[in-house]
Amino acid sequence: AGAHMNAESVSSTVETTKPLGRLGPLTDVVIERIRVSDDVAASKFGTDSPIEDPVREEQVLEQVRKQADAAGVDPDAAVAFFRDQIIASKVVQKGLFARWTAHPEEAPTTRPDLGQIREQLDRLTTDLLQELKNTEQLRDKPIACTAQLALATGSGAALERLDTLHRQALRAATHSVCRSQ
Ligand SMILES: O=C(O)C(=O)C[C@]1(C(=O)O)C=C[C@@H](O)C=C1
Repeated sequence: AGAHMNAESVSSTVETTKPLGRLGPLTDVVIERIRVSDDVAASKFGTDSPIEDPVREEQVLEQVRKQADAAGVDPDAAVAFFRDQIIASKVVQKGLFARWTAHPEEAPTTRPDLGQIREQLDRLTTDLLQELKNTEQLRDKPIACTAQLALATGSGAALERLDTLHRQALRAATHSVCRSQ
């Protein structure tokens, strides 16, 4: 079928395709969480709320530890992975604050509700823990994991058309995916 597709159907196929390979589903949710960071930034920009909220971070990580334990995922590894997700979120938020300060015309014109966004982040926590569980065996194999991670992040960044800032966040977010990397 591929040989008979015109340029338009090729590009619409590519646009609806998910990140490739065995770490594709995990990378897909990681990118979704990175995208939600744009909304977090929009909820805080121009307010007194700081990018960094240590109390919320501890709540997120405590929830991760509990849910990981219950799901049979190594809690220390899960917490390490989520520390990276939080770092990635702050990379995006700081980058967007700088962009919106330098180019006010690019700043968001509506301010989403942080409480609702955090509920969304809590749902993504559950999805990410499920993907950590699903990929446990692969993530213990350094060579296979590293190859699959490159495939998933490379294809994911391209398919999702991530800019430099969001690619930087994706690198931070996937730093400890391969456990013995
Ligand atoms: O909930 C927030 O306020 C966020 O900015 C999100 C987030 C996270 O990634 O979970 C990131 C940075 C904050 O320090 C706390 C939590």
